[in-house]
Amino acid sequence: MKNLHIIEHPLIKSKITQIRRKETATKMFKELVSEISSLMCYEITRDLEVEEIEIETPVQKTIGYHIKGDDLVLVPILRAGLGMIEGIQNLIPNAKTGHIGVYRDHDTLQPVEYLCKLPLLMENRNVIVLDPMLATGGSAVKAIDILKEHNVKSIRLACLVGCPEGVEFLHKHHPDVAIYLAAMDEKLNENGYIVPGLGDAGDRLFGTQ
Ligand SMILES: O=P(O)(O)OC[C@H]1O[C@H](OP(=O)(O)OP(=O)(O)O)[C@H](O)[C@@H]1O
Ligand SMILES: O=c1cc[nH]c(=O)[nH]1
Ligand SMILES: [Mg+2]
Repeated sequence: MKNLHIIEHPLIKSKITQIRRKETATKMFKELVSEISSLMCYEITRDLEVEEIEIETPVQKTIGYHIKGDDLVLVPILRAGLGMIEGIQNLIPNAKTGHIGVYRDHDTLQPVEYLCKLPLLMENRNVIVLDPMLATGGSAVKAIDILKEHNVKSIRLACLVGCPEGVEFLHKHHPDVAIYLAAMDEKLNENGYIVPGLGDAGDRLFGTQ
């Protein structure tokens, strides 16, 4: 499917398996989410622009490369997206961070926005939206709607676990947004949870259940 990247790697597969396990507790869950995000970052940033710079090695001058990381804005969808920030920021320390708070209403499954705090200048930025779960896709579509109002240059969406329903909904509303997943699961259940999934990512990250 166009604009869908399922990142296949043995390290990602085994770490996703560990976060799926119901006995994986908060500390380990958090560390694994961060590690998977770092591994995904390699693929998500594959076509990032670099600038040539002249440097000097101990031997001679040469041309090196510099990531224009300050063009990049990471936007975690609160709460659970926060778990993906550290792993990516460790690799791109000069990326900026904006926050969008959206929760999914338990009964209607509709996204509810409660916070939006973005860097002052968003125009022409390349944005990576972070959220471990792409379920109905409602939360991601809402966050991307908000970002598009700011005339950003490009948007990528990185999620750990997705499902066909969420991918389809996202593609329908934002066909220009590339989706990166570490795993594509089977479906949504009657409560809107991804099957087999990993449960409620926010609760598992923050120990709130
Ligand atoms: O694709 P959707 O059907 O919109 O579901 C996915 C959303 O649900 C979860 O957030 P939740 O509403 O549980 O908020 P939380 O992160 O604060 O726990 C998850 O982190 C996504 O943001
Ligand atoms: O399976 C799901 C679906 C939505 N949100 C989650 O955290 N998990
Ligand atoms: Mg939650």
